Amino acid sequence: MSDTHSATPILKLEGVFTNIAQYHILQGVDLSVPRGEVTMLLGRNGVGKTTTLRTIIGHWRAHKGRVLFDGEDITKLPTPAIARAGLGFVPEDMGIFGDLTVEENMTLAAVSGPIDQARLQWMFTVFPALETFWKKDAGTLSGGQKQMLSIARAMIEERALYLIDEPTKGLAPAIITTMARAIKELKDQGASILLVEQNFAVAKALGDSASVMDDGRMSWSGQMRDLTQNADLQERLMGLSIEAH
Ligand SMILES: Nc1ncnc2c1ncn2[C@@H]1O[C@H](COP(=O)(O)OP(=O)(O)OP(=O)(O)O)[C@@H](O)[C@H]1O
Repeated sequence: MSDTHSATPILKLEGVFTNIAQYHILQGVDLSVPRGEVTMLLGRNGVGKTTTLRTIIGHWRAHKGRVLFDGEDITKLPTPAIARAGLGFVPEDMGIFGDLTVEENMTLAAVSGPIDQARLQWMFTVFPALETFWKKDAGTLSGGQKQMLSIARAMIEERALYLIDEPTKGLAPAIITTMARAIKELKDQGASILLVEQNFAVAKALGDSASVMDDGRMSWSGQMRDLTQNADLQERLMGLSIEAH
């Protein structure tokens, strides 16, 4: 890998505009996700974080601007092609099948073939509950276990970049710790991660860099530590919506 390659961000958004119905939701989003890092996507409720992730993965279409993955323009690719190119997505609503077992949910998530058993064993060390409830219907799991399954489905095949939308939302502290550890392990394996997270303690623990959105565009980008060390900046950028632990 050349120095030039490693310096290229794994993901770049250039002036992305996305409309939902008649609403102009993204209004010129610029975003750079460095390779091998956890990049936090932060901001108040309703500023466009989920829409940004959904535009990257192709659920919504940018009508202006470009999405570059590993230097390739993926703006107009269909979602399955974007996933095959190396992007994993964990939606906020989890996207699991309640009337299928944990095993069936995982099997369906491994789109390129049978589940890699070594990777599955690793997954069980990260999320032991999945092994315990392997034969149970996903619909009977607790909220935290469902969230673990949702992340495990995205992680079961190796991807260069994972987009993860509010994985700790509504979860108990012990499960939040498990989630944070899983994301850290993904990064340690060399993946890049773009993470939407409202829990500031988690953002602080995991984030290398951060981009803050306001009203459909980026209002600040920089190192996470520069944000954590500056309470005035946090207040100005994110106001009271952030849970400042
Ligand atoms: N399907 C939709 N139809 C109409 N408006 C939508 C739809 N999805 C999102 N929006 C609107 O787009 C704006 C941005 O929503 P988005 O979910 O991207 O924000 P967010 O920053 O992720 O917020 P949150 O933190 O609350 O999840 C909001 O005003 C929202 O109401």
